[in-house]
Amino acid sequence: MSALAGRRFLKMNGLGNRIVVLDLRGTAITVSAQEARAIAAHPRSPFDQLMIIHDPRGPGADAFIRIMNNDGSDAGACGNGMRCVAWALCVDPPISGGIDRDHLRLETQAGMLEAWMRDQTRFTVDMGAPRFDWQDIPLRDPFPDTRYIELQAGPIDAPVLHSPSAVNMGNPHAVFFVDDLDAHDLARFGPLLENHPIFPDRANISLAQVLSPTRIRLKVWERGAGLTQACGSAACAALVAAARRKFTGREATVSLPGGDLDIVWRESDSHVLLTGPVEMEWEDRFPAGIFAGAA
Ligand SMILES: N[C@H](CCC[C@H](N)C(=O)O)C(=O)O
Repeated sequence: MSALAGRRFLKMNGLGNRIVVLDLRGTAITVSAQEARAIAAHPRSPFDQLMIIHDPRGPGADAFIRIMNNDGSDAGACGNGMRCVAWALCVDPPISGGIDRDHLRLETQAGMLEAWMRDQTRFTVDMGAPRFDWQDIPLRDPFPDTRYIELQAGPIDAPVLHSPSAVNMGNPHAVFFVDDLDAHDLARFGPLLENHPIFPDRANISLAQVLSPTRIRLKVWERGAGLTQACGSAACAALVAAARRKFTGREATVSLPGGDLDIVWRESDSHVLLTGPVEMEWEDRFPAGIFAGAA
């Protein structure tokens, strides 16, 4: 019997990016890849990312947050999921303990993040500083300037889909800049590029159309989750990549299929701040049956 059977979870979303929040503080329970896939497959708990709240591992943190994709893989960053975790820790009585919070320090495998409540459904997450060295993305081959890496989407799209920018936001991103977002079938070449050998850890694949110096349209094929309605870390990567190519300034609204995120790439410390909404949909408990057969 899985230790997760009967555990309470929250079904949330960040601009339609499907999130399940699970509080495992005070326990030694860990979630296996198979259990994560079983949760994602169940109609009451479908997710793009599972956000697991664990006891803090170091001083000064409110919690350690583990991020899992619905293929069972771990991720180092999830902007939409972090906003949902912040809502749970600030607002959801069983998780917040009824303490009214508006500022959190959250550890992830990629480092310490901070989050602030703007209002009951809107949060800001400091996603930390982007990294650009080819070894930090990571890339298999050395590229001195990761604003342009030699990669094309495939024989059909090659004439316009090539030379993306690579950015690490705690997780790996490749951002292709295009003139017309709707002219490309991301569902077709997204999985090919996600798993391209140039990305030893795979990558999140984005198409970005710059509408103005302060507005970007974005579609994302997420590593370990596929096409999603929104991807917070990709929105951060797209703004940073656009600013590095001088397409935009250091602040923009990023419009995803699920809605808009406000992104600021702060000059003082190079941190990227992501602000957007969260939605709490329902809570439930995991039925024991969904873990039958999951290790
Ligand atoms: N699929 C991503 C993690 C979730 C990113 C996205 N949902 C976000 O809001 O940042 C990865 O494996 O790096």
